[in-house]
This record gives sequence, C-alpha cells and structure tokens, in this order.
Amino acid sequence: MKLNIAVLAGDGIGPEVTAQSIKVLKAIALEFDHSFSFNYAPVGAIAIDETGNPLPEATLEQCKNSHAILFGAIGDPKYDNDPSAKVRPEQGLLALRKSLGLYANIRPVKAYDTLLSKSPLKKDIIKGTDISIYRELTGGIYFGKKEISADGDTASDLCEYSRVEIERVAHLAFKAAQSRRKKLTLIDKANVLETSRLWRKVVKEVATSYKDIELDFLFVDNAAMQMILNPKQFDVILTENMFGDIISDEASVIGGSIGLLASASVGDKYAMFEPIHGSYPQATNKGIANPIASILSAAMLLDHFDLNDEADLIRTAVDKSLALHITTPDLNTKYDNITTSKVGDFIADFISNPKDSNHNFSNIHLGQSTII
Ligand SMILES: NC(=O)C1=CN([C@@H]2O[C@H](COP(=O)(O)OP(=O)(O)OC[C@H]3O[C@@H](n4cnc5c(N)ncnc54)[C@H](O)[C@@H]3O)[C@@H](O)[C@H]2O)C=CC1
Ligand SMILES: CC(C)CC(=O)C(=O)O
Repeated sequence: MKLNIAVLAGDGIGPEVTAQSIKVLKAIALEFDHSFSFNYAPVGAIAIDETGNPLPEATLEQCKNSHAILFGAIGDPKYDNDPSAKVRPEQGLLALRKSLGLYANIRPVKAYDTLLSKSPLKKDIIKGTDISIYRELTGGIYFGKKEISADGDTASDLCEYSRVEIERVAHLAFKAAQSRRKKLTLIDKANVLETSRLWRKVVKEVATSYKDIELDFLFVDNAAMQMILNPKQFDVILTENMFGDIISDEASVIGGSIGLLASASVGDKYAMFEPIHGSYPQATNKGIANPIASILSAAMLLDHFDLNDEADLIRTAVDKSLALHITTPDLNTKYDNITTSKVGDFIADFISNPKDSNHNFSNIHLGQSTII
C-alpha cells in the first residue's frame, strides 16, 4: 500500500518521539512491502516562531493532501507562563482538529501484565483493565466563545453542543462497544450542566439503534473516582471534549505512564494519530521521553487502513520491549540508560526480525542493571 503521511512533530518531545514512530513505520514498510512517504510540516510554537501562525496554511494543505497525519505534541513554557499571549501553540492543534473535522478521539487504555507493578494503583485493581475512551474532539468549551472583560477581571468560556455533534461520535462509540464487551458508559455532569442533559437525551435516543449495548451513566466527579476504585467496570467510555481530556490523563496511571497512551482522531474525511501526552518540555532532547504512545499511535494509523497484521506486529514488538525492560526511565527500574531512541531501535529491530528468538538487544547497549 502507498501512503503519504503528513508528519507534524511539533514542540518539546514531539520531534523525538515522532522520529521513533517513523523508524518503526519504515521497518513495517520494508517488512510488508509498502511504500510510506513522510512529509514534514510545522505546527505549534515552532510554527509561530517560523511564520507567526501555530497552524500555517501550508501545513493544513499538507494534511489535507495526505492519507493520514502523524502528530507529535505542541506547547512551550514561554506561552504557558504568559497568560496574555494572544497567539498560542494550542490554537494550532485545536484549529487542525476543527478544520479537518476530527470529531472523535479514540484513546485505548489498558493495564499491561508486565507493568502492573509500575502503576501506583494496586495490581488486583488494575489487572485486566481494557477501556476504549471516545472523547468528542471538536466541540464544547475548548471551542466556545471566549471573553475577557476590559478590566481583565472577568472571563468566560462558552460550552456549546449540538445534537449532530453528539450523535456522530455516539454512533462510533456504540459501534465500538458492539465489537467489544457491549457496554457503554456516558460520562457527563447532567445534574448541573444543560449541555450534559442534551448529551444524555441524545445518547439515549442513539442507544435505541444499539439494543445489544448496555448503556449506563456516570457524573464526571464520580467517574473520576470510579476510574481509580474499579477501572475494570469500564468498557467503552463516551464523553465530551474536556471531560475526556481529563479522564484519559487520569486513566493513564493504570498503565503506569502517560507515555504509553496512544490515540486516533478521526472524522468523516481525515484521520490524525497522536499520543495523548503533551510536549513535556522538561524532557526535551534528554532522551527520556517514552516514545511508545507515539509508536502505538502509528499502529492505530495502520489499523485505520486495515493493515491489521502490521499494526499487531507493532503491538507485539511493544509488548516485547516492555517485557524485556527496554523502556525509558518513566517505567524502568532495571536499566538506567535506555533512551527514547533505543526503545525505537529495539521495536524497529524486532519488526525486521520478528522470528529472531535471540532478540537480545543486538543494537542496544544496556546500562547498569540496578534491580534484578
Ligand atoms: N496534544 C498535545 O499536544 C498536548 C499539549 N499539551 C501542552 O504540553 C505542554 C506541557 O503540558 P503538561 O501539562 O506538562 O503535560 P505533558 O503531557 O506534556 O506532561 C505531563 C507529565 O506527563 C509525563 N509525560 C508526558 N509525556 C511523557 C512521555 N512521552 N514519556 C514519559 N513521561 C511523559 C511527565 O511526567 C510530564 O511531567 C503545555 O504547553 C501544554 O499545553 C498538553 C497536553 C496535550
Ligand atoms: C493542548 C490542547 C489543545 C488539547 C489537549 O490538552 C489534548 O487534547 O490533550
């Protein structure tokens, strides 16, 4: 298969984690005789520096002319620490999602058996967790009218949703539930918010077309608690934009690191694949950023084109790297020098030699073994 992939690596750790995904996708292309081309374009703070615009027109065009987009992360402390900045990196990502109509953000969350001890949660609570979060991505408070009074002392962000915005993501979530454990939980705040009451009404209506799915509802405050108390109760979660952003970061502690959580942002025409984490600026160029979220996002890209064997091979290689402690320091207490790039090398190498049982780090120089 021929795929033109737009690469928007962005800021902070974005470029280094995305470089590992590309390494892995190149190994897949070789192994399965595909042709993937990678076309880089700026977004976020780097794009503001270059053009004054966090989403330059040429970048958007590049995305529209590609089969898929691989996104890294955006964000820079110089904007985080300057509330008065009018142009911000995050606007680039939001504009990209809106312009491409990427209304559903799918975030798989699972507990890896080999990493159970890495989570701050007890093993018996998290073991077996397997959740698919469907986060609405182009509506709600992130996109509503924003205002600040002339004296700068009063501010507002409007949260708005329409029936159609809720219906289209709900259908995707129900369909996903049909191929999973047939349960869907809507997370909202319907006891307080008018938008949440609309979500409940519309989702109940959509549910009538999916009679095989058990639908339940949780207020977001309770859901935040349930995610930690008993994450195994969840199968598919459906929720609005901001709740989904927050709940999925919380859910990432189940796996042991946010550096494992991948996502697909899809619409009717375009699709973008992005780790759920941000630009983690403190780690930039230190080789400590976990690239697996980005690599698993690349696997989701392959699934999107029905290249399921290819995607499965990436996931097998990731499992192997985790089992052998070929991981960055966020998950590693055994070796002290496994860098971002070494993780990418190992996974790409595994893909090139999947039958090599001697996968004993031929291309990796392991550091001090601190715990056996
Ligand atoms: N999709 C995106 O591009 C997003 C961008 N941001 C932006 O990123 C910047 C930093 O935001 P933060 O709130 O600090 O969120 P962040 O996700 O960048 O980092 C939060 C913490 O998560 C951990 N972490 C994140 N990525 C990791 C990785 N690959 N490997 C290991 N550990 C990892 C680190 O402990 C880090 O301190 C801000 O400018 C923010 O606006 C935040 C979230 C999403
Ligand atoms: C950085 C924002 C634009 C969005 C965000 O936090 C996210 O999607 O994870």
